[in-house]
Amino acid sequence: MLTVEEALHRNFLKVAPACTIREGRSLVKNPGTVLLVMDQEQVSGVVFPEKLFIQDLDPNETLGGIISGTIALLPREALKQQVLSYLSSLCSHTLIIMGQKNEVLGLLDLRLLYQELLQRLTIVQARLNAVLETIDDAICIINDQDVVVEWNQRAEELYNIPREKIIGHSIEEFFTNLMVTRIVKDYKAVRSVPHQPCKGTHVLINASPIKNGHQVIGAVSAERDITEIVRLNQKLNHASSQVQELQNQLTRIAAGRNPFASIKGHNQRLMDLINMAKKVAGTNAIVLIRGESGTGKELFARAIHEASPRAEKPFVVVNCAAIPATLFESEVFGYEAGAFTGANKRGKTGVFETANGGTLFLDEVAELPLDLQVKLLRVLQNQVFYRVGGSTPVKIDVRFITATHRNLEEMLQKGQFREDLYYRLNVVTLEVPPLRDRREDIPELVYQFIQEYSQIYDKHITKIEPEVMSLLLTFTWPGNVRELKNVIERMVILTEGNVITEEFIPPVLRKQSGGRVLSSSVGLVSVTEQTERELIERTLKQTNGNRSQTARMLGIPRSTLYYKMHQLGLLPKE
Ligand SMILES: Nc1ncnc2c1ncn2[C@@H]1O[C@H](COP(=O)(O)OP(=O)(O)OP(=O)(O)O)[C@@H](O)[C@H]1O
Repeated sequence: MLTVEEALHRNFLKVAPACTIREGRSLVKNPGTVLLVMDQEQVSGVVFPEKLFIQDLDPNETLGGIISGTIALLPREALKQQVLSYLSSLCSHTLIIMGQKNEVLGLLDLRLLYQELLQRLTIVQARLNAVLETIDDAICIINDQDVVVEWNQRAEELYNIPREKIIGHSIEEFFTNLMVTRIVKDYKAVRSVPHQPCKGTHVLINASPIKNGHQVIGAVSAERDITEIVRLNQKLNHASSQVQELQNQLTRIAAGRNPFASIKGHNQRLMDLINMAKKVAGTNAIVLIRGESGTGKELFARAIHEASPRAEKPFVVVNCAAIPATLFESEVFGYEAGAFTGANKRGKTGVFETANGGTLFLDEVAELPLDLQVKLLRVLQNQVFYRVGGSTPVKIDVRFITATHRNLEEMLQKGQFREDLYYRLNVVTLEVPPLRDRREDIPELVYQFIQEYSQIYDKHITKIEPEVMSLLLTFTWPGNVRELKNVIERMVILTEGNVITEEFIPPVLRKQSGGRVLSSSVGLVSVTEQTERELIERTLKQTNGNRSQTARMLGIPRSTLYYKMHQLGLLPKE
């Protein structure tokens, strides 16, 4: 607030009472100068410049006629005080502030004071306007009667209400459900409150009461338009649910695809096996899958499950060799609450129950100890079991697929595998051939794995040097398809260009080949072409040239067979 000192008017000149109007006029060089008439060091009155320049005055007259004598003297202590406290006395006086030695320090005059206050008010208003128009928020200020006193441009834009229309009106004429009016009543500021002042507009509000001392004289609200954010968020939600729907559709489509398509290769034994697996998939028969490690036994088990009516239900894998015998029962059968020391207090669901309704794949089933073999047999026969520590039978509906790389017959003879379980498991047996017995599948598998890993490692590999392919074809593959897959992964990682070259052949393959590499310059595409040609020719031979049957056996539509035969030049010339 303005103090006396700040408002003090110091532009004055002392003149004697004998000073004439002409002399006075010549002394006043600018319109702010006030003449102070002094009679022997006593202030007898003041002359304001506008009075001095009234036209009809006689210039030879003294200042006495236009003097304003209603003055009062104030001690200098008044300087620090608020000027408003002197406002009432100013109505009739010009206050002259006297110094310690009775010298005049300046004067306070109502007229001059109003000018000063007005100027200051204009500056404050200008600053306020600048702030209001600089801020990105919509600002609304109301008084304690809810009448709008400030409304900035952002508010005009946000609500499409011009200032002239709203200022001076009650805000409730324009909005209902208002936050800012509540502030006036509640006296409490709010921060970042989401609000919907009208349909289709979303804002975040900061609002505070305006206080004059303890009295609330209005409220100010700053509203940040978040309509766009809300709209984008709604769009995002919509898009997410669309993505979800598409994902569901994809899953449904994927469910409709051939689950056996992931098993690559066209070796006749493999094809027969796939046909058999397809037939057995629709039943609940126990399947025993035999074959060396890494030949694709789990791949078959999964495909059978996916092609079965249980496809939507869980496919649970238990590696019997990986679970210690002591934990096997609790893992597989689960246990009741408090069944044994150290057990989870709430009990545990075993894999039999987890797989309920679906398929349980017991890998490495021959590794089960004899006592557990008996228990498994019982479950296989009755589909009923008891949890560890439990006395209530638990009924399940599980399809069992088992697998082993062991020679079960030899184990039978040695008494390591129970005969009754052997016959129970041996209902449908699929014998997956090792990779060395189906070398013709190697190019197709190589091509498949290159594609898979190129995608994973973001490479663009399109070729494999024939020397590398010939090594892959001649290697004995003790680890079967898994080993081949690992070798390809390694080569894809190491290859920088788009051709897998000799330098990336793993040492183990080099060793076996004794450094021998074949040479011919064909790319992967031609190797695949050659394999396709051989396959189609061989199958046509088997079916005595029956193309429909050939297409069926190869698992491709007739049109694709024609197309491929045409491309490979296998169609007889017309
Ligand atoms: N015919 C095939 N086509 C494509 N990938 C295959 C094929 N056979 C095996 N694979 C791949 O080789 C790897 C090993 O296969 P899988 O785990 O099914 O073998 P397994 O016989 O069950 O092995 P183990 O006896 O060691 O459990 C997997 O990554 C699998 O996807």
